[in-house]
Amino acid sequence: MTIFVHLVFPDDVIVRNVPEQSRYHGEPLLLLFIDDVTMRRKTLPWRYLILTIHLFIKDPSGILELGETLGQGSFGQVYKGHHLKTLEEVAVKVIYIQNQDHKERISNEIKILEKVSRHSNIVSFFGAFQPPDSIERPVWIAMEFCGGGTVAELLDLLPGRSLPKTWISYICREALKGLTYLHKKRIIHRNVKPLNIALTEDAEVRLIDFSIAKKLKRRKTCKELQGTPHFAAPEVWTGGPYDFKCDIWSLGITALEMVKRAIPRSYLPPKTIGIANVRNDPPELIISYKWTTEFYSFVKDCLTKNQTGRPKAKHLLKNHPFVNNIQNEAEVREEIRAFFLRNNEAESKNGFSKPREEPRDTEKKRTSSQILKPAEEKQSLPMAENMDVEIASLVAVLESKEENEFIIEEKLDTEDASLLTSEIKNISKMNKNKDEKLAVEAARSDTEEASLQPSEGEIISNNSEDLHAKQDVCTVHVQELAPEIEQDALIAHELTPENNRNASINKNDYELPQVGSTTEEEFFMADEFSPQEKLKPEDTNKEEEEEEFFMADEFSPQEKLKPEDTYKEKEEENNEDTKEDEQGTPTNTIRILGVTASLVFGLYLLFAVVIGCKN
Ligand SMILES: Nc1ncnc2c1ncn2[C@@H]1O[C@H](COP(=O)(O)OP(=O)(O)OP(=O)(O)O)[C@@H](O)[C@H]1O
Repeated sequence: MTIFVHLVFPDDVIVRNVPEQSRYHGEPLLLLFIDDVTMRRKTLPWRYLILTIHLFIKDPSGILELGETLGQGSFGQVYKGHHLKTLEEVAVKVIYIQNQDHKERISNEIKILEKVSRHSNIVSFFGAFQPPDSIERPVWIAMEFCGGGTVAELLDLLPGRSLPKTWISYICREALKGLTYLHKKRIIHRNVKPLNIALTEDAEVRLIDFSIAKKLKRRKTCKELQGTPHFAAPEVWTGGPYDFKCDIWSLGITALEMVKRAIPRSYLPPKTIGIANVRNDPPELIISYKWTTEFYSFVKDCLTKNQTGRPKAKHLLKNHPFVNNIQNEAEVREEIRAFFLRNNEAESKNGFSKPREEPRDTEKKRTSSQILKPAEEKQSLPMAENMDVEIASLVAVLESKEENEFIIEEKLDTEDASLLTSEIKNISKMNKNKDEKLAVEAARSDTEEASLQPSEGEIISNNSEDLHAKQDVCTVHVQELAPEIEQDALIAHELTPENNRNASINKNDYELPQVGSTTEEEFFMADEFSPQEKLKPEDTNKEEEEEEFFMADEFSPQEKLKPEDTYKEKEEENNEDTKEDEQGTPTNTIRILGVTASLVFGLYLLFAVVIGCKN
């Protein structure tokens, strides 16, 4: 651990271009730099530094003030806040630790954020406060505030339409940059989805939420069932081994959601989606439009079922035309920025932006009803008095863009349908039984049991083997029943896209299909990595060197050493060591003899001179 102590006077920390009221005023500060995490971005202003230092050494409640809720996580809430002294806006995740496992998960999140957050496509981390009695008091994680909200929120702001193609390719490309960096550092995000891709007010894209991210050791893979059901890759469902490529699958689903405005196969309940994704063809979009060729191939590549054939983030970034050749990036960013600006103005005019929970609730209802009754929803748009004219006009402009005028259909194949039907039957039976239970109580238990028996042609088990065996008797006419199924499923599960977005995989809830699973050994066999991609021992050494390089960078960007330099330096040091080793004791002995001889000779001369003078 490196500790520097600096005495900083207020004038030192005033940054140019910062409004007067945001400037730091006050007494000199004794700053304590501990493992200088603030140096992660070269452009990082001093005020961030002060904020970070504060967070590291004090209880944040007197340093940061929390405001509106930005979002709800599984174990805590994310608030918009500001640093009391600098007025810097921040996002603060406040989490109450539930148990030891949870504590480790949070520590893992902080550790990973610390390590990767200086990349421009990953949310900046300012610091965390972990009280010693963390069961009683919450952990605070302070991050950069992403004022544009998440991609999920962006979709909700554009009712009835997909995002423009240029926006999608820009967002995908930026997310891929973040993923490439993470993967290079051997970290899997494991929860890529629209809710975890955020935008700053300046339309910069940031990956957020590293709560289930995992750092893989060299040549190690993952087996844990982790993620959001509808976004999890087939290899995650089969219990692995899986690696970084599961993030690419999730990005493919995210890209589809950006076009469809609904999660692919969202009609399938989380319990069933795993089976569907493992057994069926990957979800796809049946659309016919000119720009879709590139998009279609991008999604197809991301959603390659076999992880072996699925491209890595860096390869997509480099080679795929959907993301590697964005011509008018400045324009795209300007469009998004302008959209945020108009939206903020509209929000402040209508006064419905704060607190945020309420509109999000409305959005939730709106989104689910959109799926249930698209026709009615269309009539009720645009959101009556709440919808600002300006947003409405922008939406109109976007809608009128030719490239957005395509028809979207969801393909519901027979197997999906059979899974869904069986699931719905299960649920409705369970619901029926529950009602009966309430009404007639225990005396009716026999009847209930009887009603659970399958009638002819019905499938009641969601066990994958059973389903497979019995799917022939399923008499669902896919196209006819699809909307009905969807509606039933939504009602039965209260399954809204919002729920699917927020859901997380709980291992105990699922029967895992073991179809197509690979052994760890097989995973590393030739197929997994194409010959050029195979991890050579030198590569892994290089990766470790790079990691050392990044660590060094975290301490001081000015003293940045290139990996080759580090390597050279190490080599030189080694060479010197070896030389000494080779020469060993004889060299030292000769040196000592030489010094002794010179001393004796010197003394002799001195003696001779003194004697000479006397005589
Ligand atoms: N830096 C940020 N800026 C703005 N909003 C944010 C930021 N971080 C999080 N949010 C909002 O808070 C929500 C929840 O955050 P996050 O996903 O990090 O919490 P979580 O507890 O890890 O959630 P999960 O249940 O997915 O594990 C996000 O979806 C987003 O709406």
